[in-house]
Amino acid sequence: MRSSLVPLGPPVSQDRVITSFPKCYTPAACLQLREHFHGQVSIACQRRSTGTVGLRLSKVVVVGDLYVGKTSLIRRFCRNVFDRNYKATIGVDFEIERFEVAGIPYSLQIWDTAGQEKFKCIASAYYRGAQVIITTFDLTDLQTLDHTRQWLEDALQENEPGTCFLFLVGTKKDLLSGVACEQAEVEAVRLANEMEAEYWSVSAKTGEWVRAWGRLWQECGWKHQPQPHRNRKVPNPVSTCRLIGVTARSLRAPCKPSRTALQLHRLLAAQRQCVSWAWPRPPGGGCTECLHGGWWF
Ligand SMILES: Nc1nc2c(ncn2[C@@H]2O[C@H](COP(=O)(O)OP(=O)(O)OP(=O)(O)O)[C@@H](O)[C@H]2O)c(=O)[nH]1
Repeated sequence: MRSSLVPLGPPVSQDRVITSFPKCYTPAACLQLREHFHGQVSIACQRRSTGTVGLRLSKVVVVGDLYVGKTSLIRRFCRNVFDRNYKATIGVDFEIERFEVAGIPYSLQIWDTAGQEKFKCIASAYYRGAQVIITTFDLTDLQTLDHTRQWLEDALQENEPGTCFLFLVGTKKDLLSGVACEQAEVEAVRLANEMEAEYWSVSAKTGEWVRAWGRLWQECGWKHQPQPHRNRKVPNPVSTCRLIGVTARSLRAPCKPSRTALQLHRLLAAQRQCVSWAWPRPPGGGCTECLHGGWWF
């Protein structure tokens, strides 16, 4: 049978081609000790029998207090830049990154949420449908570590239990001496174990660990594609999304959906495809529920 993978867009850059698992930051708080893909995954990739997985994307949500460095981390990972000037995130922002994992094209939708309390209700509307939740804190300000429990709880509330891969990430590693960093990490690793999250210390300024950490994201995201969806037979999800061309807003979004949006929403729900769409729509489309889309390449 022919593969359902459609080559879309230009090939990904070499540093986005993943052939093996990167190492963890510390075995004391690591959720993935394997060095290779699961045998079944490798075989499925070789045979190109992964269904439409290559056309989908996974959703990563980054949460944490204001000023801890969420935006900086994402910018370093996606664009390899660092800006010392602080510009608060208003509500949410996102990036799309393309990868190739074991020969299969794959995209990550990375949602950067605002840490400021006044934007929390907007940002929380985008927690839904995440495969990876990254809870961040500032290694130089351990009060922000205390707040990570609450951030994680809020993000998990919007997702089905056991469906998200969790990370706890300490930022601004460059600002601490080796000893001070180790001290902060002891507490963070303890908390990561309680949360059942994987721990990483990173610096967006120097780029230290950011790349390895980012590589891990997408593998986890890829492995955590919603299972029912992988197996569900959808006649032509890409063309369906293209045909629509109008965005239905998430029912959980703070703004009221328009009539057209609601009609589309019902139509999609009736077709048992997309139940909830994010607002504002990412440039490539994308459903917060099933992550269907086809425009982002
Ligand atoms: N030295 C150092 N500074 C950093 C690092 N990461 C971020 N910063 C600085 O910390 C400040 C806040 O960074 P942001 O990335 O804007 O923080 P944020 O968490 O996105 O903030 P909100 O959008 O308000 O939630 C900025 O001035 C950054 O330059 C880092 O790794 N090292």
